[in-house]
Amino acid sequence: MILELDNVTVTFTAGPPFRREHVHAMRGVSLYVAEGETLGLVGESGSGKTTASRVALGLQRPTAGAVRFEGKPFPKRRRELAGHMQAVLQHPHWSLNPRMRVGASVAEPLAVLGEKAPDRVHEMLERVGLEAGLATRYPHELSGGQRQRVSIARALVTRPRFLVFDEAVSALDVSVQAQILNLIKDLQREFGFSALFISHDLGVVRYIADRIAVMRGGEVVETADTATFYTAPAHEYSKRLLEAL
Ligand SMILES: Nc1ncnc2c1ncn2[C@@H]1O[C@H](COP(=O)(O)OP(=O)(O)OP(=O)(O)O)[C@@H](O)[C@H]1O
Repeated sequence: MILELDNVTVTFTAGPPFRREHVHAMRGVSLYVAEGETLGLVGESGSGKTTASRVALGLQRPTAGAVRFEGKPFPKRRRELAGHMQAVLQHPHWSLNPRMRVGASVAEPLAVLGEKAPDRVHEMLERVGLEAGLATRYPHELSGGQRQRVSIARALVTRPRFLVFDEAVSALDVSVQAQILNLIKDLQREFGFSALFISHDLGVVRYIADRIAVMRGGEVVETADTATFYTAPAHEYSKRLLEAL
């Protein structure tokens, strides 16, 4: 097992003093991502998907419950996870520094590990379908699809075992979405990483995920193989989501 969330609850406290409100972004969520598979996480806005991804990446500590990566509890210092897990987010400008040349952005995760490998950067750019010469460009000089390819190159440069894609194709045109999804599939076959793929778009998730987990109001209401989920969803809420598709 690559990643396991065991009965995870995340509670946020918001509002002014004396009128504090507790928001349960996640309530008793248990999920796993197995070796080499992609788990699709779907649900409406506010259902807790992003909180789940932050917990999976070690960026958000659970209020209760446990998280294990490769069978072991998360290390006390998140730094120790560097290079082993990476994220690709909805907007490339969240993962790419606009003032940094593309090559430097791709090299950064290696630098964090104390490695310098200009060849790896060029090789990675080519692996995601870009010319190595783009390394000297800035993100604003690229198209949306190219920028997302750069984000993927950056995420893969340290050869992580686990990746989170959080609405990674949601901001792209449909034709570009298909190209990026195919790229992710090809790279997964080549590099063998496991993935948590978060999206509100059930069509996209159907194409990429091996299994699906449905979140609603901070809870997972159904987990199923992709084929089963799309042909015979078990939960009423899943049926409604699919009818809307
Ligand atoms: N830092 C925070 N402080 C307070 N409440 C939060 C915080 N982060 C998330 N929440 C609340 O937790 C709930 C789940 O949010 P989350 O962002 O995980 O949902 P989501 O499914 O990813 O939604 P979206 O697709 O809109 O991002 C929401 O009610 C949100 O308002």
